[in-house]
Amino acid sequence: MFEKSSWIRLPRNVVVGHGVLDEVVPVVSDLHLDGRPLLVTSPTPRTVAADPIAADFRESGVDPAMVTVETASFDAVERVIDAVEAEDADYLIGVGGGKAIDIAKMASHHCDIGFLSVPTAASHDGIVSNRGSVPDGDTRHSVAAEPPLAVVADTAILAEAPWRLTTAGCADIISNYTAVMDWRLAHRLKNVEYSGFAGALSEMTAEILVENADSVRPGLEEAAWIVTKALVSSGVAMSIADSSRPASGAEHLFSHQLDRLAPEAALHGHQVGVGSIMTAYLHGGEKGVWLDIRNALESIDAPTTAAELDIDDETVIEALTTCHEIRDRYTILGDGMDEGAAREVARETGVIG
Ligand SMILES: NC(=O)C1=CN([C@@H]2O[C@H](COP(=O)(O)OP(=O)(O)OC[C@H]3O[C@@H](n4cnc5c(N)ncnc54)[C@H](O)[C@@H]3O)[C@@H](O)[C@H]2O)C=CC1
Ligand SMILES: O=C(CO)COP(=O)(O)O
Ligand SMILES: [Zn+2]
Repeated sequence: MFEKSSWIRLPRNVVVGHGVLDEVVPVVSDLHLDGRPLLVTSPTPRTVAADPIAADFRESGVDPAMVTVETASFDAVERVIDAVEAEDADYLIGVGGGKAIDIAKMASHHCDIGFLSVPTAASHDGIVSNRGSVPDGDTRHSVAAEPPLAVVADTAILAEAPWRLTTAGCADIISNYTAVMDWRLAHRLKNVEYSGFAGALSEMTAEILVENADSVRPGLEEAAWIVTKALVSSGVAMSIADSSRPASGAEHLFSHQLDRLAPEAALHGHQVGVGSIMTAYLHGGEKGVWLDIRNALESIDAPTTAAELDIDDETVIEALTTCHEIRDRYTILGDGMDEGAAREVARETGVIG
């Protein structure tokens, strides 16, 4: 008897384009959301987007509340949950980079209230996903979270953000290639549930981005448009899978370990990009996929070496040999890399000197 069932939860409105920040209030009205919003943001995104959104709400007769967060942590999620209660908020709007949006979506899941996603940087593919990513001691959780009811992505703001944030978003997408390789491997070896639709969407998203790499150039608002579309598409793949598997494999474990060993050294997207070069090599160096990934990263000015990440070679080796312990997710790293083998892959791919 067939007994499978699943919920795929996706945003109802995805509004992307020049100047659409002005449309947050109309989007809220279109969703029939009533009451008081709580804006969850961080310092720069507050000035760039959250303050103007709050002014638009006040003009429409709604008094919004605001909370500023700095890090992706369970403490920050708790602070937002407390603010929902204290401010009597009815729904949340995450305004900022990946961390502010993750915190807002996890708090909204806990409080069982709606959430809107307003990215101010095209730096990560958590804009739409129904997952939150939180470091916790030696480990890193991929937490179930509320997918946004709507996304409002203003390409004028995204194009004005520092260019490195956009190249980080591109690298987060390019890393989908190895994330899907790991997912299929885990399916074949460990019978991990695999979704062909989510896997294909994730890979196709990376392919379309790479095909359009010539238009991903600083100063071009079209670049923000192309990258944001890809980030949304990748997030949809995660929501279809109800897992971050389509977009997070061993390259993400490597990045999460770097976050512990060299905090704040480099952006999430840049770290996963470098990780992806090495894990593609492990998946079958002779086929040269790792070179395609490295060339794709180079073509959009994303880092391809430890030095460009501003992380020393020994930290890269430590991360490679220990990151399989970060979480229970089977990948090409299996039960861990030998140190000599780690040095070889890092040297062969040019990641370390
Ligand atoms: N839940 C999910 O599915 C996913 C979650 N993530 C998570 O997202 C985080 C990475 O996201 P990032 O955006 O790279 O980090 P982030 O949120 O720390 O943002 C990076 C920096 O850019 C600043 N920024 C944002 N917009 C700006 C603007 N317009 N102008 C100037 N500065 C601006 C932020 O204030 C911050 O200082 C990680 O914690 C990662 O685990 C990443 C991918 C998927
Ligand atoms: O960053 C992600 C996808 O790009 C997802 O993060 P996790 O590795 O925490 O699931
Ligand atoms: Zn990522």
